[in-house]
Amino acid sequence: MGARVLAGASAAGALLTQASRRASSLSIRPHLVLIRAGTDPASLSYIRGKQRQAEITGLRTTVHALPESVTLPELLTLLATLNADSGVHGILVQLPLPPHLPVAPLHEAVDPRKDVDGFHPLNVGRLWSGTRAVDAPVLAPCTPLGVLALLRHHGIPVAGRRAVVVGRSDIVGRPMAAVLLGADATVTVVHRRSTDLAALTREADVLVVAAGQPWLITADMVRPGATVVDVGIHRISGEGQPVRLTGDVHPEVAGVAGALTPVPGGVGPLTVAQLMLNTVLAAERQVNWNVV
Ligand SMILES: NC(=O)C1=CN([C@@H]2O[C@H](COP(=O)(O)OP(=O)(O)OC[C@H]3O[C@@H](n4cnc5c(N)ncnc54)[C@H](OP(=O)(O)O)[C@@H]3O)[C@@H](O)[C@H]2O)C=CC1
Ligand SMILES: Nc1nc(=O)c2c([nH]1)NC[C@@H]1CN(c3ccc(C(=O)N[C@@H](CCC(=O)O)C(=O)O)cc3)C=[N+]21
Repeated sequence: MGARVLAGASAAGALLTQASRRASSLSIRPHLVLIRAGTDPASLSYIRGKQRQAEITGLRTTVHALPESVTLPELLTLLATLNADSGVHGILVQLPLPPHLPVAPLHEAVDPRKDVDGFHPLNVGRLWSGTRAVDAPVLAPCTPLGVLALLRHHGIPVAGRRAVVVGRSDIVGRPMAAVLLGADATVTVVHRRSTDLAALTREADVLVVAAGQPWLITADMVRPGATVVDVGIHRISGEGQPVRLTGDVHPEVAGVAGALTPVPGGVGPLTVAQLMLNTVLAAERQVNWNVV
């Protein structure tokens, strides 16, 4: 019993200090614009968290809260305005979007220089390109970058080790695989059509779980001593009880794993901190170099 707890707070603090220092050496104050549509309660809470952290870091934020019924042309018009505004350095379209809105055209409509989520195909391509990744920093999705920062902060080696990623979403699983490959891990990506999930996860030295399924990963699915990163977040509300947060990894895994990230207080704070750093990085590129 007793996996090492890989807490996110100190690793996030280190990223935020870096973001803050780099922001203050710019001639402008980096400005992040957050766009949300509809009233998903989790989105509201995440956006509040991002705003709060931005303020502490010395970044400016603006939130565009749009109605559930907003149309694709309306959003594209807003994005075009923000792209053309040199006083805006980062743009984030909060997910999930209302179901009538297609995601890909919106990702493609954000200026790649302002794409702090790393969702634009140009940035996705750069993330997967071995040449680009070493030649220049890339705007890549915040959660995978945050996970790597968390592992580095706690001295967990990745190079040469077997990494297994459960999930292949554009926001976590796929970019996580790219980031781990870039860090010289041997990477396996697992999804719903994979056969024998447990056999695959047991191969992992580093297991990153982003399936969106509460307690999917149980003790029998983890190699003793492995590092387990729990990206999942679920709000559990029992009758008359306060809302509790839990992840994709069953608590019993703490008895088998060598190290485990908590939920909350693990990956989540790194995601927010990395967003601040991505915003500063985007601002630096626009102000100092004006390169795409
Ligand atoms: N901590 C943080 O900062 C963040 C946390 N999250 C959380 O992470 C979780 C994942 O988010 P996201 O990637 O957006 O979720 P998605 O639902 O978009 O993707 C889930 C992925 O997991 C796979 N999957 C689901 N069930 C299984 C299973 N039983 N076996 C194998 N693979 C499975 C799916 O496979 P298939 O492709 O075949 O359907 C899919 O690729 C959520 O709980 C979310 O709230 C998300 C973003 C940031
Ligand atoms: N375009 C876009 N980019 C995103 O990066 C993005 C998104 N959409 N949609 C939703 C997911 C989820 N996400 C999280 C942010 C902060 C915490 C976080 O701070 N979590 C705290 C708990 C906070 C709480 O929920 O109370 C923790 O785990 O300790 C978690 C998850 C970013 N996402």
